[in-house]
Amino acid sequence: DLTSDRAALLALRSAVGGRTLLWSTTQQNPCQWAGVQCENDRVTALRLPGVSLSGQLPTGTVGNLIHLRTLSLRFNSLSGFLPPDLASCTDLRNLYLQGNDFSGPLPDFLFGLRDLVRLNLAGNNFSGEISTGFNNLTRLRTLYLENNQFTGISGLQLPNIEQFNVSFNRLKGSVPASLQSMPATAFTGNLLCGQPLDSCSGNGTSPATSGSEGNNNSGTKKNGLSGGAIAGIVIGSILGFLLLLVILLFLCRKKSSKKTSSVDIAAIKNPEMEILGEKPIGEVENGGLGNGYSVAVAAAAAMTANGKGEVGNGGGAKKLVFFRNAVFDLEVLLRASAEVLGKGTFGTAYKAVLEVGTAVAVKRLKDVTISEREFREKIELVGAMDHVNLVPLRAYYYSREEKLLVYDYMPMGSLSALLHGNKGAGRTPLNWEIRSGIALGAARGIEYLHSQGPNVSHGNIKSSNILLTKSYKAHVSDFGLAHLVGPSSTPNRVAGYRAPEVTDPRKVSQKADVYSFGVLLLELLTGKVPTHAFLNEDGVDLPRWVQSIVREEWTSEVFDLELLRYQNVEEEMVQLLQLAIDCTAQYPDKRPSMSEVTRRIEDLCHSSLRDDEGPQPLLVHDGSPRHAG
Ligand SMILES: Nc1ncnc2c1ncn2[C@@H]1O[C@H](COP(=O)(O)OP(=O)(O)OP(=O)(O)O)[C@@H](O)[C@H]1O
Repeated sequence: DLTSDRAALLALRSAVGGRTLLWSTTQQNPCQWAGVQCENDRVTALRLPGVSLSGQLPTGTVGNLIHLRTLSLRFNSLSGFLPPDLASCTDLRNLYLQGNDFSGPLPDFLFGLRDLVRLNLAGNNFSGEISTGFNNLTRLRTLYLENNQFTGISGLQLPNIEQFNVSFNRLKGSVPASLQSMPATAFTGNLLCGQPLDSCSGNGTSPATSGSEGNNNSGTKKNGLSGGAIAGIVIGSILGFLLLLVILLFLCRKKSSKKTSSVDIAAIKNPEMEILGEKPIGEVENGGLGNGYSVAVAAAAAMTANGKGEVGNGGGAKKLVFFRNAVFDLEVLLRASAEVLGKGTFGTAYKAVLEVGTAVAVKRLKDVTISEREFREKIELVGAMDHVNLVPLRAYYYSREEKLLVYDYMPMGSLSALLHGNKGAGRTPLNWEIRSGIALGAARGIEYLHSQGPNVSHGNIKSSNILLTKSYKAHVSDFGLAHLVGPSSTPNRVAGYRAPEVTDPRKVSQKADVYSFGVLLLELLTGKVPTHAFLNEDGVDLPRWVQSIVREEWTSEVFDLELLRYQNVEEEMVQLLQLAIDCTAQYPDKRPSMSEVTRRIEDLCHSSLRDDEGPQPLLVHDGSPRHAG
C-alpha cells in the first residue's frame, strides 16, 4: 500500500540523498513529493532526473515500488549494480537510467520485465554481452545502450524496435540481421561491420557471409550492382551531361549580354514607377514607412519590365530571378506598401503586404563585397534549398547598387521576439510543447542544410533567424547570407551564439552551427538572451552560466519559470538541457552532428507525448484494452 511505498521512498532518500532531501517528511502523503506520481494510492511514476543522487541503489528502495510504470533516475551519479529486487517491478514500462555510473553486466532480471517499452541505459559503465535476453522483451520499442563498455551484440533479434543505439561501446563482429535497417550512427564507435556499416569481408574477423546472424543475402547484395542500379547510373550520367550542356549554353548567353548588366533598378524606364512618382531606392534606408516608396515596389518595378518575373531581356536591365513560380501577382505587388521589420546584420528587412492580403518579406542587403558572379553562384545555391523548415527564398535582384532578396513572410515573427518580446499580460505562454516543437523544426531545417554537403552551413543560427508560422512551426531563415557579406557588418549581438573557434563569420563550420544551435536551445530553456548584455550581467556567457549551475547540481534552477509550470516534462527538459550542453562543448569534435541532435530531440518529443501511459487504457476497436506505446 501507500505506506510501504512511502517507506521505500524514504529508504531511497537516506541511501542516495540528493534533492530528495527536499521531500517533506512531515507530509504523510508521498504523492505530493516532487517527482512522485500516484494512481489509486500507489506510486506509479518516480522521476528524479538530475537531482544529484549518488551511491549505490540498495534493495528495499525502488524495488519495493512494485506498481511503478515509469522510473527515471537519469543524469545522477548512481553507481554499482542495479538492485536485484527491481525484478519485482513487473509493471515497469519506461526505465530511464542514462547518464549515471552503473556498472557490471546487465542483470538477467531485466529480461523478466516483459512490459518494458522504453529502456535507456546510455552513458553508464555497463559491460559484457548485450544479452539475447532482450529478444524476450517483445514490447520493447526503444533501446539506448550507447556509451557503455559492452563487448558483444550477436544473436540480438529485435524486429519491433523503433529507436536503437549501441554506439561507442566495445562491440565486435557483425551487425545482427534484424538491426541492419537502423542508421549507421546507431553502431558507430565500435569494431562492428556489415550493413549499415562497411562490409565485413577482408578483415578476417567477422565476414558478413559467415557472421553469426548468417545473413548471406546482405553479403551478396553488397558485392554486385543490380541491373536497375546500372540502368540508373547510365540514365543519371546522360541527364548529368545534358544538364552540363544547358549550363554551358546559359553561360555563353550570359556572357553575350554582359555589356547591359550594369543598368540598375532605378534606371529602369518603367511607366508604373513614373506614375507613382517613387523615390530612388537609395533613399529608402532612413525613410522607412511613410516616405511614399516601398522596396517591394522597386522589386516589382524591376520584375515588371518584361512581365514574366524577369527584368530586362532586351531592355538592358538586370533580372529579378525567381527560384520557384511566382506566388504573387506582380501587378498587385506594385501597389503594395512596405513597412520596416528591422535592421539586421545583412541589411534591412521590409514587409510588403499585397492588396489580396498576402505578404512577402524583402531584404535589402548591404556590404556585399563579393563579385556579381560569386554572388549569383552563392544565392543560386541558397535558392535551391527546399525544406519545410526553411523560409523559402522566392527571388533575388542584383545590381551594383541594390541587392534584394524576396522571402515568404512569416506571420508570427521570430522566436526571439516571441521569447523576449511582450512579457506583460496577454502574452501567450510558451509551453513545453511549443518550445520543443520549435527546437525540433529548427533542428530539422539546419540538418537539411548540413545534408547538402560537408561544407554547407548556415553561419548565423540565432533566435531572430527562427521564424514562425501561425501554428508555431519553425522556419530557419537567412541561411547562406553569412557567406555573402563582409566581416565588418557582423554586429556584437551575434557574439553570444558564436562558437569559440570562429574567427571569420564567413567561415562557419557545421560544428559551429551546432554550437549556435545549442545556445539557441539554452535560450529556449532558460528564457535568457544570450547576448553581450547577458555576459555583462553575470560575467559569463549563457553556456558557461548554465554549465556552472548544472555542475552545482541545481539543474532546475536554470529553467524558464514559465516552463517550470509544466512539471510533468522535467525529464524531457533535463534531456534537452543535456543536449544543449553537448552542443555547446568547447571543442568542435566533442559536439554532436546535426542529425544526431535532431534524433535526440525527436526522441524526447516522442517520449513527452507518450511517456505516461495515462490511468485510462486506450480502447482499440476490438474492445480490448491497449496501452499507449
Ligand atoms: N521572412 C520574414 N518574415 C517575417 N519577419 C521577418 C522575415 N525575415 C526577417 N524578419 C524579421 O525582420 C527583422 C530583421 O530581420 P533580419 O534578418 O534582417 O535581421 P536579424 O535576423 O535581426 O539579424 P541578422 O541579419 O543577423 O539575421 C527580424 O526581426 C526578423 O525576425
